[in-house]
Amino acid sequence: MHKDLWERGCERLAAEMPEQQFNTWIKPLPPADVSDGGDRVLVGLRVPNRFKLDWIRSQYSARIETTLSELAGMPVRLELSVLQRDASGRPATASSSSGAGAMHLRAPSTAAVAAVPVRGLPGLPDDATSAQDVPPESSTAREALRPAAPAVIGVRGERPANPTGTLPGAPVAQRGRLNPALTFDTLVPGRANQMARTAALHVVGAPGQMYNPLFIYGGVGLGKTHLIHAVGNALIRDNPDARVLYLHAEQFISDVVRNYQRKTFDELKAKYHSLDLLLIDDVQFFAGKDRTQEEFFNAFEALLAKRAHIIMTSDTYPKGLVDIDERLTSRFDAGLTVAIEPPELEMRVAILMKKAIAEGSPMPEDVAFFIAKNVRANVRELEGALRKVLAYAKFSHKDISITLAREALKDLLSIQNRQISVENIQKTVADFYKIKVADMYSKKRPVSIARPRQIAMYLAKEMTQKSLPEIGELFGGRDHTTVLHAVRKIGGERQKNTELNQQLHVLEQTLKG
Ligand SMILES: Nc1ncnc2c1ncn2[C@@H]1O[C@H](COP(=O)(O)OP(=O)(O)OP(=O)(O)O)[C@@H](O)[C@H]1O
Repeated sequence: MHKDLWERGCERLAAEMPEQQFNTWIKPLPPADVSDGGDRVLVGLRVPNRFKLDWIRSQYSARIETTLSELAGMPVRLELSVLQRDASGRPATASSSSGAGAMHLRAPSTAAVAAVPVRGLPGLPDDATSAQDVPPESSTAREALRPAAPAVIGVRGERPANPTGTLPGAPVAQRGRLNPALTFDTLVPGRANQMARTAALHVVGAPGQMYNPLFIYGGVGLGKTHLIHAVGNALIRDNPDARVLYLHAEQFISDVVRNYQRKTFDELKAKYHSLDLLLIDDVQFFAGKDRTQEEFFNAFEALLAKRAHIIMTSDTYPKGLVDIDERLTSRFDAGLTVAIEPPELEMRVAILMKKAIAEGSPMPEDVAFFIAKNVRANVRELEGALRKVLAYAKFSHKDISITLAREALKDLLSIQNRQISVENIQKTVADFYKIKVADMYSKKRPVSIARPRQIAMYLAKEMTQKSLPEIGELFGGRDHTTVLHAVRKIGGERQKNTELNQQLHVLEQTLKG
């Protein structure tokens, strides 16, 4: 009677959850097993690996249970387990009720199944093991790609081919174009990068095994490049013979172009297929480049088959990539996909303070808070602001203080303040939540209106110099305590609610223009 419960639940969740979250966490799951549990419905959901299981359990299980219970008209109990795979790497049909204790790590092309415990890594219990995603047989997968049409291959932009200072084309067994400064030690951990960092540490602990490929996505300047360099550096530290290569997607494209012109594809293959770890940045740049995609697919397939690890970064999740062959994007998603989010205030403060110490000029916490509150876009901009403040202090022979930081960042702050008015905030927030601007001043109280209004009040306080009474006045003559309540409520929720944090980030970016 509840046969299509999971399908209906997915439809509802797709409509209610942010698209990105639904597409990343719920959509890829195989259909759930729905059965009658007497006074309740049992819904068994199989999840590809332990990492995803933990995340879905902590973030989404309550929501899924509530949604399904509403649809079923009776209580639903969700049972999560790790998807077992048979010897061919296909999901096994056997019951998965054995749970996490029975997870196995599979060798790539044999029927052998070995349990490999991964110990002492953050984020997972000490006895955790994980199922390995194994690619389908190479020939099948290769056939699935479009035939290799002789394509005109373009190289986009003039992004430095060698951002880390080592010579392009240097033997990869050296430092693999890795920037030694980008390590786990210099990467400040926080909620925003917690999952990605934990997954990356797992790769260092068990390369070629879990979460392969690892796909890390997020906006500009949030630390994706830093994180993958950190993996490469850690791996080389642990195993100096490891063949590790970091490169930006455009460098791969250039390599394909060069080898295409010289007809030296064997060299290309020899270079990439022999690696132990391939770190490739910004794979969205492969868009529309068929030949590059095919070569990358070949390298990808060869590396996974020999249990080398691949870590990719992108500005969006795999299914969100445009003009990249679906067969390739579905392979990108076959290991683990994790997001890096914009850092919250405390993390921005920690980053500033750590980087200031690294520059030999420790920064008082109140100054770090002042800068972090005013520079929110991403870590790269935060670094820019820090550099300005440190340089200003040095040249003016003054101590670092809020007054000095305000002076040093005068231009930046005035641009922000000039652009952002309360009216602008009200309009942007109303557009975003699809309510009328007039509702910002109205006395209406339904939550669909009251909440965007509170969000607009919060942004007005955070992004303009207006006082609480002034803001109250601009929101239909409300009392300043109403504004204060909204500011505290939204500010507090933002710390705990990732979805709200993301929405606020989008609004802030939109308002800053
Ligand atoms: N958590 C962090 N702790 C310390 N530094 C960080 C952190 N996140 C980012 N950074 C620093 O911010 C700068 C930008 O980071 P990075 O280049 O890794 O971003 P990205 O996400 O790869 O951006 P893009 O998509 O533009 O390439 C780098 O200098 C990096 O070291």
